Amino acid sequence: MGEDQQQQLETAAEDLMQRLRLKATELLLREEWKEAVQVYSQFIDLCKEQIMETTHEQVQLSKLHKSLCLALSNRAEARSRLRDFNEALIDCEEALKMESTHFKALLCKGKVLLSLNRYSMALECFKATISDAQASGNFEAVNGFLEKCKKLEYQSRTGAFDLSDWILNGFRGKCPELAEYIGAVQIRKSEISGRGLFVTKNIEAGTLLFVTKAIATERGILSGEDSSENEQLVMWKNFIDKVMESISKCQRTRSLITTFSSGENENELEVPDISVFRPEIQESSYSNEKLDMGKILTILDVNSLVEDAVSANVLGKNKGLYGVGLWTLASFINHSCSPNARRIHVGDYIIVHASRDVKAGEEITFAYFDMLSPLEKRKEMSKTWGFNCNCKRCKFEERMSSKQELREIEIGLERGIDAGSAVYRLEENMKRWIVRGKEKGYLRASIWGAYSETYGTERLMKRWGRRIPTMEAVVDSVVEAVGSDERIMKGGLKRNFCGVLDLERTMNLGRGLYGKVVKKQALKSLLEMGICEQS
Ligand SMILES: C[S@@+](CC[C@H](N)C(=O)[O-])C[C@H]1O[C@@H](n2cnc3c(N)ncnc32)[C@H](O)[C@@H]1O
Repeated sequence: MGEDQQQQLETAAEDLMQRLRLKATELLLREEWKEAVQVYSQFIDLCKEQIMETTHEQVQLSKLHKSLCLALSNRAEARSRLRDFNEALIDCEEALKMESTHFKALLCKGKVLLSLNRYSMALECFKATISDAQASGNFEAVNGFLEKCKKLEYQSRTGAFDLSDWILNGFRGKCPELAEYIGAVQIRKSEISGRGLFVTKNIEAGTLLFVTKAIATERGILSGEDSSENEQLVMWKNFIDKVMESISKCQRTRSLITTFSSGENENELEVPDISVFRPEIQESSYSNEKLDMGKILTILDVNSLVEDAVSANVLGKNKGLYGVGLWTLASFINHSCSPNARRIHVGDYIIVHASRDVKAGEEITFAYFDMLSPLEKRKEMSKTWGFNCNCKRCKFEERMSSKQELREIEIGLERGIDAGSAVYRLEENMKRWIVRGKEKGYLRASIWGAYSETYGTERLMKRWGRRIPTMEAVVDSVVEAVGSDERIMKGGLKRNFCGVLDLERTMNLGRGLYGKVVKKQALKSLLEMGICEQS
């Protein structure tokens, strides 16, 4: 090819690149991310072709390298806005290989790592950009990221969370930024079924166990009319789409989901190491296990959580808001009718804490369905969940089910007998059967409604009050057996309740309900809100 011809081709390529660059910048400014990715991709291909041409002078080459770096950083930005974090990171890495201190590439990499909750790696990126940021007038923005990153990195290392200000502020403003955190827990084979989550040291009620961000969530306001079943179906479909999108965009998510149970042959499933759930750990190889649509749907059936189910609190939500989601570590928590943990939902995060004191080596469980009900009712509910409950309490109550008197009390309550007499009869029979300790709490929890009605009704207390244990003693034994529950402490702050729980006991119950992430004053305000809602 002649020199002239060569010159013409180069000029044509330069023109095309210039047009693509302008178009891509415009799309980026207009926040049309998908289209921006497309045009930047054309630009990047062309730029790479040009670099491969050997005829360029050094000056020209270095100009092309600069353009390529910038285009890769901008494409990374657009990809990160589309939550295509993996691809965005690849772009940043490529740009940084060419220019290790490229401001835009470092900044974008930091932001992507922050979105992926890899705080310390993100912190490194922001630190590296700070001197450039000062020079380019971006100091405030970068410093903002740096401070946020430091805070989240500290939280994820120490578990030092505090939701109090937000609560005391009436949940105004955006919900607080949370970090992912894994406390003293590990995954092990469970006696209940398959694998479960276990504590590795003694912990007290309210202790934070873990905080994790949802793989996907879907929320909506249900109308509460006949159509709400349809609305839920639409939400479920949207939720499935979001999970599929997460899987397609993130190999790590895909790999983690393959560790979840689909409900079959649970006892043969592998036990994953807790470290694979730490966001900072970068897996060198991801599972290649087949994950077809059928498998994903069964995994979602078994592991998805409804936000405001029993054992859960949703803080700062609008009334009527219905939410479903999938969270990694929570998917390893088995159900128990004497649970020792509860969850709080804040934005896309799930916060799981102990609802009573737990000993090292004990399995962490929460209630999938109402555990303040008799064995037969619980059996029905567990069937609708697709399993026969295998927890300690069910095993104990199964052994007790031969006692005719117990059945008679439950049937009597269904038929509307006097709640006080049911309580009295259970208490007397427990003495005869020599039921002690936690097991007393199990049986009391089974007819908690009758206890609650008795302690809450002046007439019943006049008649039965002196013949049954005090409310404090019963509350303590039920909480020891099944953990904190809103309904157990309902009377605590209510004025018309015959026995008013003392403040210390109420606050302890509150710790089990909301965890230590809520400090005293905020806890008090939450408890008051809870009691008001229920009365
Ligand atoms: C979210 S997973 C819990 C973790 C699961 N065990 C695993 O190995 O991945 C829910 C499944 O665990 C099993 N499961 C949970 N609680 C149970 C219980 N109390 N009794 C029997 N099976 C239970 C059921 O198969 C249920 O579908």
